[in-house]
Amino acid sequence: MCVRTDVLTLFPLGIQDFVLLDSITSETAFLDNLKKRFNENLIYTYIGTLLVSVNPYKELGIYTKKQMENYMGVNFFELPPHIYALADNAYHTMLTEMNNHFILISGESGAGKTEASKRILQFYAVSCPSTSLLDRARDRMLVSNPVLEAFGNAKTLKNDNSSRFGKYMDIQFNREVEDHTGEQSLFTTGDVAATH
Ligand SMILES: Nc1ncnc2c1ncn2[C@@H]1O[C@H](COP(=O)(O)OP(=O)(O)OP(=O)(O)O)[C@@H](O)[C@H]1O
Repeated sequence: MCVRTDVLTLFPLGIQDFVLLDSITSETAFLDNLKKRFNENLIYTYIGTLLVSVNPYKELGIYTKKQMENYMGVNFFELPPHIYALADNAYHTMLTEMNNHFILISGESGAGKTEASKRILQFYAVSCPSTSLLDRARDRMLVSNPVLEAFGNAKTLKNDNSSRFGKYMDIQFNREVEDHTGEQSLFTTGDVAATH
């Protein structure tokens, strides 16, 4: 199939945005592209402004402070796909449109949802304006994770540290564009008793 050949031959690192695939309905082309990028340790791929992430189950050195700085205030499509680009885009769109924005993270157990939410929080902790009061609020949100995990996580067949609850995180910014307060709500998943 020509799409598959194109991806494999013309783009050695795969295509970084699925909308550029000739056949966007071809599952084979989709998976081939993901696999090709994954083999090059490129775990992120866009579908327009959506971000597809594949769990590498290893440290790739892609969450450094330098990487954060690279993505701060940069046009969404200017740099290779990254969770930091998504976080930065949501933040700056909120500033320009002056309305609320959601980042919805979904995937099967062990896909990397919790890790992704932590990376987004860390990005905001570094990229947003800072005062000692705000730093304290941010630190609390970041360090609350192990506490929540201690009570709400369990080992399952798919994930050694599986969250047995859903998480709703609300980060509010004031008019001076400092992150003002943070709030987390938890809701249980249906199979909360299915521990291993
Ligand atoms: N981006 C990443 N880089 C490196 N390792 C990762 C990454 N994302 C996830 N992992 C690894 O995979 C494990 C499972 O990820 P995580 O707990 O985030 O999955 P989850 O989707 O939240 O699962 P569940 O729904 O079961 O809670 C993590 O403990 C971590 O070791």
